[in-house]
Amino acid sequence: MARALLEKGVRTAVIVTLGERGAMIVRRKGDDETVEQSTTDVNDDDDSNHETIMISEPADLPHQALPVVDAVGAGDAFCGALAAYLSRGVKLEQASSMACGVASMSVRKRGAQESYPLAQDLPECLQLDNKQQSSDGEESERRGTITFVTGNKNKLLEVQRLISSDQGKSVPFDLTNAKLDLPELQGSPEEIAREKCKTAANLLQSAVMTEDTSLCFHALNGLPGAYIKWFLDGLGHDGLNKMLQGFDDNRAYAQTIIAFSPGPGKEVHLFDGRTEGRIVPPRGSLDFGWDPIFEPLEEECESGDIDKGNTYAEMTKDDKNKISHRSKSFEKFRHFLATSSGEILKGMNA
Ligand SMILES: O=c1nc[nH]c2c1ncn2[C@H]1C[C@H](O)[C@@H](COP(=O)(O)OP(=O)(O)OP(=O)(O)O)O1
Ligand SMILES: [Mg+2]
Repeated sequence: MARALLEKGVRTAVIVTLGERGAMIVRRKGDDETVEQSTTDVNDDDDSNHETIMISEPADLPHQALPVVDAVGAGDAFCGALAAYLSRGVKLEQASSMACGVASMSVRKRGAQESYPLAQDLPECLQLDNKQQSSDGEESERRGTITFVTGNKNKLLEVQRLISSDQGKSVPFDLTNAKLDLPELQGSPEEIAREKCKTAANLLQSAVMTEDTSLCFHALNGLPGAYIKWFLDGLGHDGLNKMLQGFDDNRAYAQTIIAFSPGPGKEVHLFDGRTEGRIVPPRGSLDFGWDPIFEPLEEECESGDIDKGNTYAEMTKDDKNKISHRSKSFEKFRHFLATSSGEILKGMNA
């Protein structure tokens, strides 16, 4: 089961809790951190790709002498404590062992929340000392979190798919999502993207990514552009087609501008991606915006090695991602994160 989850694309490791026997970490070989704990036992001969590490609570946990009275809430105690230790820079094996210790304390009191120890009640072996945090918090080990602020679930789904197909090119950042529909000023797509990103960073007081997508008709000098949302809502697919009647050019390009800011008041970085196509009568699934009326040009399809002549809405999600405006801008953003991660992490913490 743990291995199946790893094969499905879990990034770091799968942890299985085993009640009084502690927990088990399963991960791909080669993804290891230094194992320093006497509480761990690595077994890497179960198959060639994975290793299993058995974790137990710290041997000097004073509560081991007390009777177990109630297991309610132990799993939540483990997960909460694990998240807290990891977020403070403790390595996975040690954080898991300490989380087993917190869960072990919780089963020695009745109830769920009431059974969780307060920070001041933790015995020494479950407390963080400063030495441990600073030695584990070196630049090469650090990760940052970026919040993708969007009110559009389809954008989020496509970006999540791009990230999960990105294995091997991973960057030291995790993406979370906040569903906010932010105000969008009038102006060029770049100005709109920049201002929206600044607003998001100020609102959330954190590192954020936003994205703005435009659909630009060549015959109309780039309009509706950034205002496509309002045109689509007001006119529908047929109305957008009718706008081009009387012109002999039905070409259009889709453009995504990703905007990234490491925090409130910090510089905004822009990454754009474009895909050229034609506006056609609607064909395919009606799931996402103007996908049914946008047919990418033959050259675009050739460059992604996918079938020609389909609208975005007739393609699989993976094929769309091979050539889409969104994937092109995301690729530039990913490259920026990979090449400037040290500087960005410093900026995020400054
Ligand atoms: O790949 C796409 N395929 C088809 N339609 C798309 C695509 N990407 C955005 N769209 C639609 C959504 C909205 O009608 C407009 C862009 O407006 P845009 O402001 O960027 O999106 P939004 O307001 O829905 O979400 P957000 O909260 O991120 O601003 O084009
Ligand atoms: Mg919007």
